[in-house]
Amino acid sequence: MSEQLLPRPILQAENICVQFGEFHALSGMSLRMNPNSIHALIGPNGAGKTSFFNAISGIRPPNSGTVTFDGRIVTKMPAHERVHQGMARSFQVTNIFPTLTVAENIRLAVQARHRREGWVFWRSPAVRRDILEEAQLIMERIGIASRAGMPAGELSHGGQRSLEIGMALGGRPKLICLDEPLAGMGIDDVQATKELILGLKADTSVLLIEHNMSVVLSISDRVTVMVQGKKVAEDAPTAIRKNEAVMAAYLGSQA
Ligand SMILES: Nc1ncnc2c1ncn2[C@@H]1O[C@H](COP(=O)(O)OP(=O)(O)OP(=O)(O)O)[C@@H](O)[C@H]1O
Repeated sequence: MSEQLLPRPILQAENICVQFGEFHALSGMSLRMNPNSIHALIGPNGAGKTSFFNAISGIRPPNSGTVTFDGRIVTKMPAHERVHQGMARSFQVTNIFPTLTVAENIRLAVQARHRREGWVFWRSPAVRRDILEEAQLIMERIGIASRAGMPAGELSHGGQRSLEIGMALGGRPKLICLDEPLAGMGIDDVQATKELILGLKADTSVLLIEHNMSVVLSISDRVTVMVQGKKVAEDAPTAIRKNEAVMAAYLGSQA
C-alpha cells in the first residue's frame, strides 16, 4: 500500500532515544500505528518495551525523537495532558482503588471524563444517570457486572486487570496502552482477557506489551519486535512467525 493510502496513524513515534546516564535504553526506536488496530510490542527482557511505553505516554519523555498522537505532536506534553487527549495506559501492577466497589471504580473513571468536559456534579442529575448507565455498560462489556458490588480488591487477579481496562474505557480513549495484561493469569482469565482486548479495537486502538506469544500472534494486526532498544522487525503476525531474525533474536529462545 502506498503511503498516501494509509490511514492517518493514531500514534507515530519517530527516532525515539532514551538514556539512563550513559546507558541507551532506546536507540532510534520508531513505530507507526493504525487506528482501530491491535499493535503488539514484543522482545526479550530488557529490550526497552516499558521504556518505550513510558516515552510515548509521557511518564518519562524521550531524550530525543518525536511522538505524534492523533495528528498532534505530544513529545513534551505531560502524562495527564495526554490522558485528556485520549491516551490511556495500564501498568504491569494493577492500578485500582481496592476498597471501593467494582462499580464505584468504573463510575469514578467515567465521572473523571465528564468533569474534564465541564460537567458540574451538583447541577446535573440527568447526566449523573448517564454516568451510571455508562458504567453499567462498561461492566457488562468487561464481564464483571455480576461483581459490581464487590470491593475491587477482592476480585481475582484477572478480574482486577479487566477492571483496569474498564476504567481506561471510562475515559473513552483513542488509544489504550496495555503493559503485560495477561501476566500472572490462569487459563480461563487469559481466554476472557484475550477476547476483551480483541473487542476493544471496534472503538479504540490497542498498543500491547505481552510475553504470551500465542495470544500476541493470534490477536494482533501488527507486531513490532524490539531487541536492545531497537526495532528489528515489524510485520503481520504470520510474517513475524517466519522471520528468521526474529526467531534468532527472540522466539527461538522460547522454542
Ligand atoms: N530508571 C532506569 N534507570 C536505569 N536503567 C533503566 C531504568 N529503566 C530501565 N532501565 C534499563 O533499560 C533497559 C530496558 O528496560 P525496559 O524495562 O524498558 O525493558 P523491557 O523490554 O520492558 O523489559 P521487561 O520485558 O523485562 O519488562 C534495561 O536494561 C533496564 O535495566
